[in-house]
Amino acid sequence: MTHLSVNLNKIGLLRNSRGRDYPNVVAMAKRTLDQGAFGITIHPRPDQRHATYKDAYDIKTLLQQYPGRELNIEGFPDAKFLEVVLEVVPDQCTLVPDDPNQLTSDHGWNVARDQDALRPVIAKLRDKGIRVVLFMDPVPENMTLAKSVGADRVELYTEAYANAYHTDQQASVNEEYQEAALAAKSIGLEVNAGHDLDLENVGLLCAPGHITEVSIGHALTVEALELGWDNVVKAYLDQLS
Ligand SMILES: CC(=O)[C@@H](O)[C@H](O)COP(=O)(O)O
Ligand SMILES: NCC(=O)COP(=O)(O)O
Repeated sequence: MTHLSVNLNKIGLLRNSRGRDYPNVVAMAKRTLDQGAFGITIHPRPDQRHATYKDAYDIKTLLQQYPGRELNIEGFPDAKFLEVVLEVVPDQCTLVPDDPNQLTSDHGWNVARDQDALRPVIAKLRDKGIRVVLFMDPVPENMTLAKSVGADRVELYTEAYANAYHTDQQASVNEEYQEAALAAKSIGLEVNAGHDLDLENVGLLCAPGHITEVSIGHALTVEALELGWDNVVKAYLDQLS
């Protein structure tokens, strides 16, 4: 079974759009956990356009009521991000090589180029007991480098998988992701996955059983507009069971 971590960035975006605490991110996190989700993910970007650094502290406090469930904080390891993560101490931190001005995450790490910067950051996070994940393109040959800089897991960047899903490349692209996952697992890395996953495409990716956790936010939020939040969370859990 693959764990579901629900990304609440878009709840934060809706909240920030009116300058009031409505919808309340913590209340939505509670609702999500009460439906059985394994965890909550947020990606506080430097401009805090959606998830804020305060959300990280608040959700960590909430999770104390949910033993066994997890907080995953995603982001680029700049000084403020690391300060917050090292104070909040989430269960997991997913490092993402995003520029502050990017619309969204759109590539994995170039570990060969960035290894000297990544290694001490990963060590500092792991010293606090935080599981460290590197956001990676699905390239089997790059998994050894992720391991070499100290990562516990990789998160496969799944936009290419999602884009191929309704095309005749679906099977071949899925095979590439499964091969990347197996390459990671073969050297002791667990495998997460995320970005543009949705209720339709998540099942095929996770069916072989190589994916430990998916983090899903954008599509889940859109699907909830039609189906309702509780129903969508339960529908993902059904897909992943
Ligand atoms: C790393 C990744 O693919 C997503 O977790 C990311 O959080 C999406 O960010 P936005 O919600 O800002 O598009
Ligand atoms: N790491 C992926 C994530 O947290 C959510 O990505 P998306 O579902 O919003 O594309």
